[in-house]
Amino acid sequence: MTVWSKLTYVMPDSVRDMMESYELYTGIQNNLPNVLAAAAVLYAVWKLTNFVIIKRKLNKKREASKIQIQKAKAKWCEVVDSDSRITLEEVDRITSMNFADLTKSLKDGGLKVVTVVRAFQRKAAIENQNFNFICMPIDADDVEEYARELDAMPVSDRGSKPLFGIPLSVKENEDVEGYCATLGCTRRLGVISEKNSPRVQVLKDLGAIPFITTNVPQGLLSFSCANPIYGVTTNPWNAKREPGGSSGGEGAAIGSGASVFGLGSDIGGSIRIPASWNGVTGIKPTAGRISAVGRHTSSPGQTMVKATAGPLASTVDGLIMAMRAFSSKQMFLEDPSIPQQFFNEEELLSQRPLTIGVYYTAGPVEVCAAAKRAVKEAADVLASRGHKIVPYELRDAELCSTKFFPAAVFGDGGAHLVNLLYGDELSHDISPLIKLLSLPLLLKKALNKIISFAVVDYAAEVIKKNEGVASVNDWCILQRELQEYIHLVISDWKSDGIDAVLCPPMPVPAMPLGDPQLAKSAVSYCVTWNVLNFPAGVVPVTRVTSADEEADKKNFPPKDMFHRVLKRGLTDSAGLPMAAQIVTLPYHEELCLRIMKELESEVSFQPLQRPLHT
Ligand SMILES: CCCCCCCCCCCCCCCCCC(=O)NCCO
Repeated sequence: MTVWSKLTYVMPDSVRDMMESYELYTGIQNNLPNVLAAAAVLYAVWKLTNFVIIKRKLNKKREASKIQIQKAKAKWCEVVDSDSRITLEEVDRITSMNFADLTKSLKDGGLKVVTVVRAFQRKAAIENQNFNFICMPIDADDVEEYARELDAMPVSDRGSKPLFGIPLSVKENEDVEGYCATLGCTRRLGVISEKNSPRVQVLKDLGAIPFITTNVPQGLLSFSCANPIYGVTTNPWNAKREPGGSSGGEGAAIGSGASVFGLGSDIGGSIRIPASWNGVTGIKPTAGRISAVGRHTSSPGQTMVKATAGPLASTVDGLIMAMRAFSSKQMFLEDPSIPQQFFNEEELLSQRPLTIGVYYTAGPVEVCAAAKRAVKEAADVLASRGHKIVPYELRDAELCSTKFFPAAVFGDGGAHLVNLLYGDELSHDISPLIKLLSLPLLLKKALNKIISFAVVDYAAEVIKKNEGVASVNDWCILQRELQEYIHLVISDWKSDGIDAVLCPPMPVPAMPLGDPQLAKSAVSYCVTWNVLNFPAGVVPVTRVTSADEEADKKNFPPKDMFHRVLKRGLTDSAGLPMAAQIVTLPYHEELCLRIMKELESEVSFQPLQRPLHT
């Protein structure tokens, strides 16, 4: 039976009769291959035309918005930078204060809120010209109004606002009333947030003043920081380097001194990578402890490996303040769907000596000399404070990054991300991924077969996950395996008496611009703790030295194409900041912060100084 006769067999009689009466039946039957080819061509032409129309529409929309955005930013920069009410000396003095001193001076009235806010606005306006971390400045009049309202508050009442007058930068994927959360995607331009996310609202209620939104990579699934709407953000320690991502705008804003306190999010290192690469602190909390309402991601609905919001700050004090705010009565009122776990002050202040497991490398990704030295220095500091440092080996370390993470994040075969970016201009770092995810399943399968011969095993294993999970049953099996794995790791910690783990957050310092897309495997040291859902924070410890660079020239193994990219980026890296990562059991952020604070107080890391007044 031919295909055509099968078709006619299932056709309703009336249709068959009609076709026969027009002599189509025999015509089509005789020319079936040509008819099928013509249908395929028609379908392709229709798809292509549709794509071109959508692309044109999106281009028009983006270009129009870009002009508006640039105009608004230029006006804001001009106004704040020509503000004669604050001198550059004052800007330098205020923006270089540490978080604790700044908070204290604001609360006791030593510094006026309007002065502090103007200082950070002016610093941000100037540094943004160098590193392009701002998406949108928050309306200067609104900021001034809230600052004045706070200044009018009697000093004796300010205790109810722990973040009294602290300027807050906000990653662009958070809802801020009246602004867009585009994630760098044109389709989301013009979608104005109707209210603040619970996190922004609570921080604001507690006295913080949102003053800028900050840049992200397109779609958030990258540790570069570029998109076709807001452009490329660079690293303030070296503008030829990446600031990390996806909270890269936060990293660059805080790293350059234009902000001291910011809000980011993390599903695979997006808080910890920019914090490490810009010499600032950051913590990825346990997903589920912090409200997820009003925060946008590239895989909404995917709950196997969850993204979470979290803070970045110039020092650990800022992170503590943020975590207190996120575990406060106000927060539980804003979002009653999160568990009421109040901030555990006792755990933060405890002096109990701890057992801290340490590792320098895990899985197939090698670590550079400075990254190992940062962890070693951190271990020595913590040992000198009376903690017991023991070697730690994470069981089946590569499972997290080669299996669970990509399988979860691409469980839908990338469908959401592909739809979000359909017809959009793609930024360089996400383009290959989107093109791969857009292929029909059969083609993906064929290509993955070829790739498995062409690239190293662990990468092929990751790339294969672009197919998505085959069935609900497979998804459930994966979820079950992950739950078992998490519980095995927790029992290892318990039986070895481990309170925390110390390890590198990234194998290398800030990479040259454009390199992350060629070495995505670098995220494996962060991804592990997203998959396990353990809180993890980073503290800057040291800077790359020329001795580190020399050592890597000799010893860093260029064992495959990814390692060759990592290695080439180590040239001229001297001076860049290096951090250590601290991890604790789920829902023990307070213990993580305690260790981070101890570490911070002992290391001699100096934040970047970029005085404006010369
Ligand atoms: C042992 C080799 C492992 C390789 C693992 C790599 C997985 C590749 C998957 C694609 C790359 C994803 C980069 C993630 C960057 C950070 C994303 C993030 O946290 N976004 C925040 C969302 O709120």
